[in-house]
Amino acid sequence: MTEAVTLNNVNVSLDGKWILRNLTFSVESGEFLGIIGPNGSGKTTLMRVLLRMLKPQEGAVKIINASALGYVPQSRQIDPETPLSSRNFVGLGLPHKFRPWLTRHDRFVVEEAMEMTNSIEFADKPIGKLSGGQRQRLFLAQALVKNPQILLLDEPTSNLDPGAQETIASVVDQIRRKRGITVLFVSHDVNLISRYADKILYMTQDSYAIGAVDEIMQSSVLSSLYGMPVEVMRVGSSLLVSFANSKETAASICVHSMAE
Ligand SMILES: Nc1ncnc2c1ncn2[C@@H]1O[C@H](COP(=O)(O)OP(=O)(O)OP(=O)(O)O)[C@@H](O)[C@H]1O
Repeated sequence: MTEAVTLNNVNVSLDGKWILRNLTFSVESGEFLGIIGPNGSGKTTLMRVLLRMLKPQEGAVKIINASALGYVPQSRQIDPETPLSSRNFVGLGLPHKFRPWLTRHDRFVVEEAMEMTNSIEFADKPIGKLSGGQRQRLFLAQALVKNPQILLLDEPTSNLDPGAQETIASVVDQIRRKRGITVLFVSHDVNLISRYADKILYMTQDSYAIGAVDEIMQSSVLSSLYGMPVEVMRVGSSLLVSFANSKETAASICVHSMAE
């Protein structure tokens, strides 16, 4: 297997504070890596390092083909009056500047990306009139028209309802299987990500662990990551994470995504 992304002893400090310490891991080509962890643990900082927006003070980052990175941001509001159709919005992702006279190949690439993300049905609708989930599928389609080998997604499902979250994650997974794309997907929802990820990178402020979902989602691993007793339970098909030292008993047992 080829390694698509390799980090070796990466250290990043921002404003005099170490955000990433000795981060070492690799992602194989075609693999789906879920990245989870509490607020402020450095997930977005890691994305910025991979996107070359941030240079680590120490360590090496190797990306199989840095020009073939696709990026999907967090869900955000768009002015409802934005006079841009969904199809033209996706076209903005083409490697050259958007022109009204797209070539036949450009149009094919845009249609294909919209089909892969189930966006054809609203192709002619203005982007301001879409739901959050539909909009995120367009951001995904916009990233796909660049024909990426590696797809970075930074909480693309935040603020979406559970059905829309599942759709995004499952569409991403279908695309990576079809195109052999490597996926690095940041999420707060361990249950969502566990259904699709081959491996999980679990980050906390001070440490991290990487491995298969079942290896990482263990009481012993999370207790050592958080530096306090943490219990991981499986209830049906869901993972529940409980922080034993939590001051609020009522909130101490909850689905991990809600604990953040
Ligand atoms: N430009 C910056 N300058 C200084 N500190 C920063 C900067 N960007 C982020 N930080 C700090 O770095 C830490 C990690 O932030 P980051 O956004 O990477 O975390 P995160 O895991 O993505 O969090 P969240 O889940 O809330 O999005 C935080 O303490 C944050 O305040």
